Formats: sequence, structure tokens, C-alpha cells
Amino acid sequence: MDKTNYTSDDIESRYTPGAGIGVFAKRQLQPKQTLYETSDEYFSIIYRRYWKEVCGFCYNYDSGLDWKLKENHIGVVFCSEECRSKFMKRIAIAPDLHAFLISVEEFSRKRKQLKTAPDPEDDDIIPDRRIIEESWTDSQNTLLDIVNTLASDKPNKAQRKLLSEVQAAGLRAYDEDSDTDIDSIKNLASYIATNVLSPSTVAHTLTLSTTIEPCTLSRLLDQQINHYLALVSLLPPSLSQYALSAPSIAKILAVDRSNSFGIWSGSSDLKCTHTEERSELLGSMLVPSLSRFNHSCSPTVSKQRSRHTWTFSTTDVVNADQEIFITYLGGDEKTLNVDDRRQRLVNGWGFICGCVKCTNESTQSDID
Ligand SMILES: C[S@@+](CC[C@H](N)C(=O)[O-])C[C@H]1O[C@@H](n2cnc3c(N)ncnc32)[C@H](O)[C@@H]1O
Repeated sequence: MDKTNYTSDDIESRYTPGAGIGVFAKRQLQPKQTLYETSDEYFSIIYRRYWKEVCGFCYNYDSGLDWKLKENHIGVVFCSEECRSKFMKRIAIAPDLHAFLISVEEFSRKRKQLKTAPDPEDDDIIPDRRIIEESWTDSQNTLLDIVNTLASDKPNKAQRKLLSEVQAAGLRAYDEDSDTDIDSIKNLASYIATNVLSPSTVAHTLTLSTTIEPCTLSRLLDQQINHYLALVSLLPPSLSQYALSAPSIAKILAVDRSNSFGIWSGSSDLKCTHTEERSELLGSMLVPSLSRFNHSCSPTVSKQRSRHTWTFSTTDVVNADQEIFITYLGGDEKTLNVDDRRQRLVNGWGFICGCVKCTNESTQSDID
């Protein structure tokens, strides 16, 4: 499968009326046919609450038990020596990446020690797309100053002051739940780490479309920008070239919100046969090669996760040239009515569902 054009003998991506790009069958597909299995790079985050229980390499989760193999200094645990060795080998591709991950973990732990209540005045402001884009663009000059400082052999007083100021701003508390802040820090750090390990994955992600803003409250927007600038200031000089521009981060955050898949505990076990059994949300994954599948409330493809691999298989016959769909509602589309389904999709993904089932049911309720 060609990952960016989504082309294999069975499927390809094409424009589809009203929903951008979608994935279509090139020939008739039979039920239970495996269409796609991921083996490519992706962005991911395991939420802080679960970091001791979820293998940092394969996402194995065993009923909430802590894994014993720990790399505490980077905040990652492993279910086996094999996973630990694969993970460590992967990050060793860039010698200073390990040092960066250690700094990120130290920074996150410092954040946990701070306890400041959020500013209530800012709580309810929902910035629009223009404000979000302008805010990130405005931070680009500071970002360039940080990168120049990192590149300088002998930073002057003003440059050293800049680094300590951005780190202090990044540590300032905006949310009472420090785990959520740490998730934000680790998520942004994973964008930089992915850029170090696989710049093509980042480039691919920047081509994807979005329909929803990356955050909903002003204080979260400020928080993300401050976290990101602080993270860049922690980069070892040899990695400073991998700092993504501020507008690129804004775009990836938006793509992440529209395209990422939850890592649910139910389907993490290899023995689990359920497609999307949901219990606890352990984290999320953004896999660019899976990001062109549109949603339908009567999907024709099921997605199943086993550890860190997603497999997409048909649930029905799909004729040549028909679009194939997954569900973004994880099975809830079977029980919700059209209004509730559409509302959930608007809230979560920012689009009004135009699938055949919703179109038929809304036309029917207009007639009634
Ligand atoms: C994960 S992306 C899917 C690929 C996307 N169509 C593209 O062009 O990159 C999700 C976006 O596709 C569109 N989309 C997906 N399913 C849809 C549906 N049932 N009705 C309308 N738009 C849909 C929405 O814009 C949504 O935010």
C-alpha cells in the first residue's frame, strides 16, 4: 500500500462529494477482507494516568496492573524486555533524542509540583480559527529566537534570560488537573520526537484536512503555546533543527483532533476478539495513513487494534467504485438516533454527517 495515496490493488483515495477525500474500492471486496494493516510511523500519547500500566512500545495493558520494566527518567514502562529494547533502539537513531525525552520528563514532573488555580476570567472564551492561527503565528518569532539561542555556542545574557522565561511560562499552571497538562506537554513533545524519527510522517500529516479547531478555550490555547515554546527550549542543540514551526504545530493539533483514534483498553489485549470494546481511554494515536477514511453511521469497514497495529477489514460486500466507510462513533451509531449521532459528530469532529443513513433518516423525520 502506498501510504500517502492510499493505493493498493483493492482501494484508493479519491475526492468524494461533500466530504473531501475518501477511500474507495477499486474492485469488488468480499466481507471480512483485510484491507489494511498499519506498519508505519504515527504520533501517539499514553495519558499520564495510565503511564505505568500501558507498555510504551506495544500498548499492552493488563487489567490495570503496573508493568515492572521501567524507564522512569523518560516516563515509560514496558511489558517485556523485547519491547524495551525495540523502543530504546528506535530512539537511539538520533543520539540526543534520549536526552530530550529525559528533559521533557523532568519538566513534566516539575509541572506536577506547581499548584496554581486557573484564571477564571479566561475560562469561557472560545477562540475562533483566526485567533488560534494568529496566536500561533505570533509565537513564531519567539520560537526562532529560542532556536537561535540553542544554536549559539555562547548564549548572551538576554538569550539565557529568554530560555529561563519561556521555561517558567511553560511551567505556569493553567489547569487544576496537572495530569492533563502533562498530557499536553507529552503530546507536543511527541510531535517533535516524530519529526526527529520520521520527518516524512510529519510532512504527510501537514497535508491532511481538518474541520475542527485544535482547542476550545483561550487558556488552553495559551497553555499549548507556552508548553510548546518551553519544549523547544529543552531541545539539545543538535536537534534544534527539528523544532516544528508554530503554524505547523497548530495544524498538527487540528489534524490530531479530527483524525486520531482512541487507544481503548478493551481491544489492547491480543486475546480480545471484540472490534471496539470500550472501557478505559488509555491514550490516542494519530496514524496519517488511516486518516482518509470517512465516517458512515452504517460502516462497511471495521477497525481493530491489536497492540499498536490497526487492521481494517470489510464487514460487507463493497462493489467496485463504492466508497468504504468506518464509523467514528465506535458502535454507538447503532443505538443513537439521527439527531444524537449528528450532534456527537459535530461536537467531536466538527462536521454534519452526510452519510446515507443520516440523510435518509433526517428526510424521513422532515416528512413525519
Ligand atoms: C478523518 S478525516 C477523513 C478524510 C477527509 N475526508 C479528508 O479529505 O482528508 C475526517 C473529515 O472528513 C469529513 N467527513 C468524514 N465523514 C463524513 C461524513 N459522514 N459526512 C460529512 N463529512 C465527513 C469531515 O470533514 C471530517 O472532519
